[in-house]
Amino acid sequence: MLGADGRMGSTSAAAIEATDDLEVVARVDVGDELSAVTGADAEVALVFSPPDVAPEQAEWLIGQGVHVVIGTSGFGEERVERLREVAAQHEGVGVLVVPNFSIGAVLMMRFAAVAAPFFESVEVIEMHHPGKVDAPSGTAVRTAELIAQARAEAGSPAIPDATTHDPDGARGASVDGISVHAVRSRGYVASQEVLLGGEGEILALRHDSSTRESFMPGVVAALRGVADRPGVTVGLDAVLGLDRPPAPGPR
Ligand SMILES: NC(=O)C1=CN([C@@H]2O[C@H](COP(=O)(O)OP(=O)(O)OC[C@H]3O[C@@H](n4cnc5c(N)ncnc54)[C@H](OP(=O)(O)O)[C@@H]3O)[C@@H](O)[C@H]2O)C=CC1
Ligand SMILES: O=C(O)C1=N[C@H](C(=O)O)C[C@H](O)C1
Repeated sequence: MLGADGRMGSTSAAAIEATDDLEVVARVDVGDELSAVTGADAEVALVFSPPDVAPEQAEWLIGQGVHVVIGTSGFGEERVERLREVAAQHEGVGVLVVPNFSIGAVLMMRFAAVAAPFFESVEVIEMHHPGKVDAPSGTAVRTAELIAQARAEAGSPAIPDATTHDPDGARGASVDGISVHAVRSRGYVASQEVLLGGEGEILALRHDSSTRESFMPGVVAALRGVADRPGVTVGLDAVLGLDRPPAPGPR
């Protein structure tokens, strides 16, 4: 466990200890040696250390043959590509990069990508607790990447926007051409809304995590599944079976 004393580290440790098949064998926080992980013969490292240190730590662990589940935000396409290069040199090591462990958030991202080509306009608004150090959130970045990819594959036209004067960045960050807005306020844990606009209609896809327990089923599933997936996998979809066609349901 990296970032063991933090908000996600401590909540995850409790969830892991509550299972019958997983146990925390090493806890690494600021100032601790990473070699505690290999010293304890950990099979999997769960990374919740801050975004400025997590990439280097993850690469070192892959090099040691440890499977890695990365929960830390900020692993965009460039960092993931670097992980792929490192993992390619260490056959059999599984790396899961999970922008959001909550099942609802995973589905919200998927629904947003499905809906995006059907609307002229799409924007992402994320809301988080004021203790979060990075903006926009990793979930928002991943959502924007998936939306942009879906629109590119569908041949969607550019999103209409007449703005020519925005000296203070009020239109938000542009991630792959999708506007992303970040709110930091007491009262939130992690929320996101994807607004999709067409002529005379708005579809709002909203997800709220009100406690960190919402991430725990995903954390446990990722820890159980990572060793079966050599190489780098982004997102929890494959672990949850969302990459398979749906089973027939009630009609
Ligand atoms: N994928 C997901 O579903 C989720 C991802 N996250 C992401 O997880 C990350 C952590 O979030 P959160 O737990 O809220 O953050 P916290 O700040 O609460 O926890 C991070 C912990 O890491 C410690 N730390 C600092 N440097 C190191 C180091 N070199 N090695 C190991 N640990 C170190 C910090 O210590 P100190 O405070 O003393 O610096 C702190 O205890 C963020 O990137 C966040 O976005 C969060 C929630 C869900
Ligand atoms: O810092 C957080 O709290 C969260 N970080 C992740 C992110 O950046 O998307 C996941 C979730 O939104 C909570």
